Parts: sequence; structure tokens; C-alpha cells
Amino acid sequence: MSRLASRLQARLPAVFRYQTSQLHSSVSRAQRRPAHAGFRTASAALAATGLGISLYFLSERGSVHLDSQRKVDEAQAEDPDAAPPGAKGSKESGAVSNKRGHRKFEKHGREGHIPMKEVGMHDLAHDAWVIIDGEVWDVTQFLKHHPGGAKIILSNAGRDVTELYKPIHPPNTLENNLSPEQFVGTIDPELAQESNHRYEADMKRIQEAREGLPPVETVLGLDEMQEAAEKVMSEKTRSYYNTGALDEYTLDENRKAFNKCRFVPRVMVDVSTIYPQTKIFGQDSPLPIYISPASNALLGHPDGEFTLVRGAAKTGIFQGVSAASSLPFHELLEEKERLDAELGSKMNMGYQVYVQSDREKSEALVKEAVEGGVKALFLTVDTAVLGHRQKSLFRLAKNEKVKGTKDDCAPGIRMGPHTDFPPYHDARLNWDDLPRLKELAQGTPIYLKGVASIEDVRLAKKHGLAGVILSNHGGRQLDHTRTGFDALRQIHADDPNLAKEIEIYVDGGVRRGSEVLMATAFGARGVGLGRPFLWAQTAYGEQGVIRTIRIMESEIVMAMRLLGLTRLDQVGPQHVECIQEMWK
Ligand SMILES: Cc1cc2nc3c(=O)[nH]c(=O)nc-3n(C[C@H](O)[C@H](O)[C@H](O)COP(=O)(O)O)c2cc1C
Repeated sequence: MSRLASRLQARLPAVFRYQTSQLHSSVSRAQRRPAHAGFRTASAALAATGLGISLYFLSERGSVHLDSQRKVDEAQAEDPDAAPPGAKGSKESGAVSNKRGHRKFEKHGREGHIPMKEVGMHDLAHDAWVIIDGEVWDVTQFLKHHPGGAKIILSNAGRDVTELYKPIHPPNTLENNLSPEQFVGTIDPELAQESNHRYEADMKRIQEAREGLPPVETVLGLDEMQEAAEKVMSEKTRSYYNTGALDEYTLDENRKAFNKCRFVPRVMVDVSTIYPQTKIFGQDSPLPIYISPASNALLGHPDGEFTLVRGAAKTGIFQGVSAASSLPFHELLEEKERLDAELGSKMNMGYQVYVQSDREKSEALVKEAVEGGVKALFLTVDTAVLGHRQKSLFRLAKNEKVKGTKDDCAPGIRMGPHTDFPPYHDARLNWDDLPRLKELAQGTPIYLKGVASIEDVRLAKKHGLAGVILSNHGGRQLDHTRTGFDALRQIHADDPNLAKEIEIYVDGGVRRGSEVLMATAFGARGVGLGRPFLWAQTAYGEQGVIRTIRIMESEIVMAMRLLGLTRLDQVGPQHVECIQEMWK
């Protein structure tokens, strides 16, 4: 470890040491990284990684409704740059020495501390400030680029949000998303400490809980992995990972869907040798499962998505990387390349695409993924707008939910069309956009993720896509949507050959190897698991990911033996019977 790293480590309160256990590797990473990478210097990486300071607004949060009866009209909300003349919060210029020393803002920010009262006045769509770790940032322009929507920022604008951001930040989010001009200044350090203390106390509790976890090899099922994860999750993390949309009927149904079916085993078959191998997204896979893209791994574990890349690479499992990952994609690619060289194999990585309103940004990300050699692109199509996860408690200091804005109480009704554009997800996405995506994909197979209807499967086939993933986004989007497994069964019933003409995958609520077999019986090529891998990495990092795969492997192999199967292509609808749907 470098001298600088040791010094920083020694100065940090004990509670940060767990977070900084990766300091050394982060520094080496930063040193290895090309000059264009997020951090220009290792000390910058140190400063940001070590202190855990972040401006990462939770992705996948809250829908956006920016029409305002206050001073902000729709155009301003759409384009927060279009603030009216004389808007509050015009910045004074002046020299500010930044305490972390890795940002040099000579022309911007102000002398002296900014009174909290003044920060509190900047809580509007066209004028939004937040405090992060004692620093005041103007996030007005960032509102429309935030993957989690503007609302979460707006409902916390004018406040100290350190506690909300710190546990989930990617190290270079500030540098990547905000310019020096957006740094406004600092608040009195004593005031900043309060939120830090709460954060520290939570981290200390988590660290102690982590030390008390049973050895990873004693975890026997994914339910036990979830139990272990819940012990070491902050309330915010649990809330983010576990909740679904509205009343969570779909979330609940995802799990219950498999309970409608029973196996019909065959006996007297030699099952001494089993082959659970298959092809997933065109690649050889040891098992018919993959890591479904899920955002914000850093919320659960300080190594974030690295745990998933490492676990997948070391077991040969296909990993779908989320567009809303907490770590920058190029870092995950670098880690993949490092592991490929170390293990002498090629890891199977896919990239999940969110089409943003800022199409240029989306295109750049797709190009980066394709040039980085991903094996598949997953175009998520069930997020025209983010589902409303009403039960999600993004607690701040006290028992506060993420609030609506005052605008949400504005009087008046709208008789015309609702044409709000959510700032991040592009609600205009449609089939006509596929040719451009295909052009960018340069032959990388594209899979539509978030499909429920047989008609959309047929359209995907007609548009020459490689396949579809039947999914309801883990019950986080439209509540009461049918489950992926139910959709699969119905599609199989309506057109048994369709799964032979286009690859069909399924996800949602899968927690047992036997359930994977039920899905393959109805034609699914593979099954995605979302939360189980988030829980696994939260509890045990990379080891948890590997253990989860091993558990699934043993359950799949055992179910195959007990069903009288030696290879996956032998399983079929004759091995499963399901109760009739009540609405049929
Ligand atoms: C916390 C969380 C974050 C997610 N983030 C994404 C995402 O960024 N992109 C995406 O396409 N799907 C995302 N998903 C959906 C998963 O890919 C997957 O469809 C779902 O989790 C499967 O259900 P399961 O969690 O019951 O296994 C997310 C799911 C969860 C629980």
C-alpha cells in the first residue's frame, strides 16, 4: 500500500476501514487505468474511494412529474437550464480550496461557509442544490440526466443528502457527472458532521453484523443467503433491493408462480452422470442460469459489481451488467480482462441497455460495450417510466419516505394528453429504433428484456432479434403484470414451436434449481436471477456469488436426477403439470 494510502487509512475513523479495505486495489486500478479514465491520479482515487463520498442518486427510483404550478413551467422543468432571469441561487465567484484537494475550483464557489438557510432556498426544479459531505453542489442541470429520475433529487433539494448518497456511490460519480462550475461551496463542518455520524453508526453496525455471519459454506439455500444479507444490509439497501411496485402483487406472484406446478418424474433411469450444461445467449454455460442485470451492487457491498464479475468469471456463468451499475462499465470491463488473462478463459458478459432521452449518451454506452467485446446486449423495454415503488423507504435522518414535491399537490386537472418525458428513460422508444441499435451492435445479438406478451415475442422475431427475456423486472414496474413463468407457460400453450424459432429466457422469483427446470421444461433456454445475486454479494462478496451458483448447481443436478434426466434437452412439458389458471 502506498504511503499516501496508509496515511489516509490511519486518519480515517475505524468505521471507514472496512470500506477502505479495497483502497489498495482501487489505487492499483487507478494507476493501471489509461489517462482518460475517471480519476486522473491515484490520489484522487484514494480520496474519493476512501472517504466514500458520493453523488449517486439512486437509480430506478420514483417516476417523474415535473409540471409545476410554482414558478417552474414545463419547459423549465424539461430543461432546467431555462431558469427564469433573476432565479434564486445565482453563484458568487471566489476561490475555494477544496478539502479533498482533488478538485481545483479556482473560479467557482465562494469564500466562507454557506448558511444552511440559504442552501434550503435552492429546492426547485430550476434551482436545486444539495449538500454532500459538507460540500454544496448545484445539481439543477444534472436532474434530467439522473437514472433514478429527478424526483428523488427534487424531494431532497436544499438539504444535506450525505447519508442518502454515501453508501451507494461509485467512486468517481462526482467527477463523471458534475463539472467544477457546479460546485457552490462548503457549509460549516460542524453541521456536516451530524449526517456523517449517523452514517458511521450504521456502517459500524453493519461491520459488526458482517463479522458475526456464519461461514459462507454453511449457507444451504438462497433463502439462507437472503437471511444472511438482511443482517448486513442497511435499511435503505433492504428497501431498495427488496421492494416492488405499488402493492407488490407481482413481486409476490413471481415467487408463487412455480407453486402452481408439480413435477411428474420418470424412474428407472441411469442418472449416475448428469450434464446440466447448455448454451446461454449463444455461449457455452455450465448451467441454465445467469446473473440478471441489477443496479447498485455497491449499496450492498463495498466491492460493488466487481463481486459479480469475479463470481461469474470464476464459475463460467453469464453475467448481464446493468446500465445502472454503481461502478463505471469500463472498470468492470477492465476487471473482466484481468480475470480472462488470469484464468485463461473468456468470461461471458452481456450489457443491459437503457435507452435514455439523451440518445447520444446511450449510443456511446452501447458502442463502449460492443467494442469491449460483450457477448449480448439486453435492451430493457419495460421501463418507459420507472415503476412507483411506494413501499420503498429511502430513509434520511428520521422516518421519512421519499417525499413527493410540493408540486404534486398543485390544484388543477389535465384534460389533454400526458406528454411528460421522463428525463432519463426515453418513453418514445419503439420498434423503429431497432435498426439503429442493430447498426451499433455490429452483430452482437440483441435480446429484449421485459417482454410479457406472445405478440411481442413474435415481433422480436420478425425484427430479427436473437431473443426475448420474459420478465416483469422483478415486480418493480407494473404491478399485476403476469409473471415471466406464467407468460412462458402461456406462450408454450399457444405456440409450442415459438421457443424453437427464437430464444426465450425468463426471470423473476426463481430461487430453487427445481424451478429452473420447470422453466426449461416449457422451452426457456435459461433463467435469470436478480435479487439472489445482490443478496449474495451483499453478505459475502465474491464468495457469496460463487456459493449461490454452487447451490443452484447442486439443486439443478439433484432435480435432474430425481426427474430421471441426464441432459437438459430431455426435459419437457411432460415432466410438469400445472393447475389451470383461475381466469381460464
Ligand atoms: C434492485 C434491483 C435492481 C434492478 N436493476 C435493473 C437494471 O438496472 N436493469 C434491468 O434491466 N433490470 C433490473 N432489475 C431487474 C432484474 O434484472 C430482474 O429482471 C429481476 O430482478 C428478476 O427478479 P428476481 O429479483 O426475483 O430474480 C433490477 C432488479 C432489482 C431487484
